[in-house]
Amino acid sequence: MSEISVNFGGIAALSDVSLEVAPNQVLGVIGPNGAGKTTLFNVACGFVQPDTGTLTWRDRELTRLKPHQLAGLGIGRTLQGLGLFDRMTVLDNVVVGADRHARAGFFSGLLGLRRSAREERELRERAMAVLDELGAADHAQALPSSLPYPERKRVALARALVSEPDLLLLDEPAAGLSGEDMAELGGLIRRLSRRMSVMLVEHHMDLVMSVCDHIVVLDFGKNIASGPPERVKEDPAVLAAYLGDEVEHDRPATTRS
Ligand SMILES: Nc1ncnc2c1ncn2[C@@H]1O[C@H](COP(=O)(O)OP(=O)(O)OP(=O)(O)O)[C@@H](O)[C@H]1O
Repeated sequence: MSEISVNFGGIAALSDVSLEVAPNQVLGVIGPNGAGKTTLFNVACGFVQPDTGTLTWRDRELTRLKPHQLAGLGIGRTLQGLGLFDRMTVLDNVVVGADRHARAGFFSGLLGLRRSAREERELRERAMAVLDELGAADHAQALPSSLPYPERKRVALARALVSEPDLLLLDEPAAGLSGEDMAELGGLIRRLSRRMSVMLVEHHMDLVMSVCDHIVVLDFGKNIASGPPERVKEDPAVLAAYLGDEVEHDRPATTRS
């Protein structure tokens, strides 16, 4: 994304932010509350249209893309509100992820056609394989609502992965996870990066520092630092931004935005 700016009324949620996700790279986007992380994620997903700037993926301009077009371009994403269908089994929820891909043209032969029994079987096998990879195969026939939150998160991730994206966008993947689940998630993200690029927007510094190859730090909508974790961690501008955040948290009834 290049020189992206987003304004909400008088608030500059993002100002001239540029970033690039390299192949097989894990890119982390961090920043204090109100820094613009969610807005950036929403721009990447097509939920928010930037006022200025361009978004490209593999030489295709995506700036005006609609969220449902992502999958067809090889981009998968998970959202904080997991968006699972409660009346469908876990397996069917994951199959729906592949279905979106199919409709978006990846399996162009299937466009407008009903799937054959063989295609249906292959799709379900693929969905099972992804659930298995994420350690959630035992829940395939369960309804998502019957599962604890960390398990539902795995299902949402499986749904994003079933179409084998080239780029995976993760919005606060560690939110609500225990330390153990988070460590497991870190290992999984590293494994996934062998076959795709990953961009994660995340509050949990430990996770970001341990899994990311490259980090972009936002503050008040601006990119104040970027680089490998060890460099960003020591960056005076980053330390000052987070220190300011803590000071503001200590003050009751005061927000940054
Ligand atoms: N829909 C909106 N309408 C008006 N202002 C908004 C909207 N969304 C975000 N903002 C403002 O834009 C700025 C950036 O918000 P954003 O949610 O992107 O930050 P964030 O880094 O994700 O914050 P947090 O860590 O608290 O989730 C904030 O000042 C926020 O109040």
